[in-house]
Amino acid sequence: MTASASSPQARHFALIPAAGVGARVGGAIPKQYLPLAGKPMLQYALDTFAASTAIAHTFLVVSAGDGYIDDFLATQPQLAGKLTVLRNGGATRQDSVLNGLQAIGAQLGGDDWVLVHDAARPGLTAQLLDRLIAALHDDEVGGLLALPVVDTLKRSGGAPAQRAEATVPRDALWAAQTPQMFRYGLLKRALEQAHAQNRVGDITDDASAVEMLGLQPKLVEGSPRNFKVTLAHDVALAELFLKT
Ligand SMILES: Nc1ccn([C@@H]2O[C@H](COP(=O)(O)OP(=O)(O)OP(=O)(O)O)[C@@H](O)[C@H]2O)c(=O)n1
Ligand SMILES: C[C@](O)(CO)[C@H](O)COP(=O)(O)O
Repeated sequence: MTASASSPQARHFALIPAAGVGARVGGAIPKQYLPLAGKPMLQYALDTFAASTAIAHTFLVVSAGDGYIDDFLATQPQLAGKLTVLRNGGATRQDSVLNGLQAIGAQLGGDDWVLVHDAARPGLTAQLLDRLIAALHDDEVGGLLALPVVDTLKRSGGAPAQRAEATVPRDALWAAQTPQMFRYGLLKRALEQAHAQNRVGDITDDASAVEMLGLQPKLVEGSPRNFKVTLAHDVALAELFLKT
């Protein structure tokens, strides 16, 4: 398929890496299965993508040894036909994303869009999803939801620990969120190249790999409610957002 940047044939697919263990939250089960305001965390993102007419299909990447996914799926009849589960998660988020991309190659064209979204961001709304897709529909590179940094940023030096060495100008800084939306062919190439160059350890999101190709992903304004549940206290905060 050789669609141009604004090709009407290009479809949108969601890819959700959910093969993490949630070590920083520290719960008894992987955080994506924690109940939040009455639903497992993972269900929020899946329902948002399933409800969107812009999304052709969703792929979920879990680890091969995931002991929760089958029970979870049994409670989600609304997702039938809209979701494919890939049981090939990797050691890091980027490994899971690349494993997922490699597994779905037969079903996607190189110009189809892939929206990679953390299972650990249950606050994604239909409005944010639509904003991202609209902002990028004719973009040559792709991009991501992100928020301008508002705090004053301190860089700590070496020893002694927790001493501010300098204040970092925040003017041009954004905090990356997900979804991160790129053409299938470009994103797969970017992650494969990062692996081949042993640079995958340097990247914590999909856009970083695209930046390593010399490209500049577009920053599309996200929302505080789309924050990532990372630490134990984030669980209660997510529940507050999700109840409103
Ligand atoms: N090997 C991994 C690690 C993470 N993820 C996914 O990537 C997203 C963002 O990662 P993060 O918040 O770091 O999740 P965890 O790795 O589970 O958390 P922690 O680092 O605290 O263990 C999550 O949806 C997580 O499930 C993944 O698919 N495969
Ligand atoms: C992809 C991401 O959520 C963007 O903020 C983030 O980089 C994931 O990083 P983490 O190290 O897994 O928290």
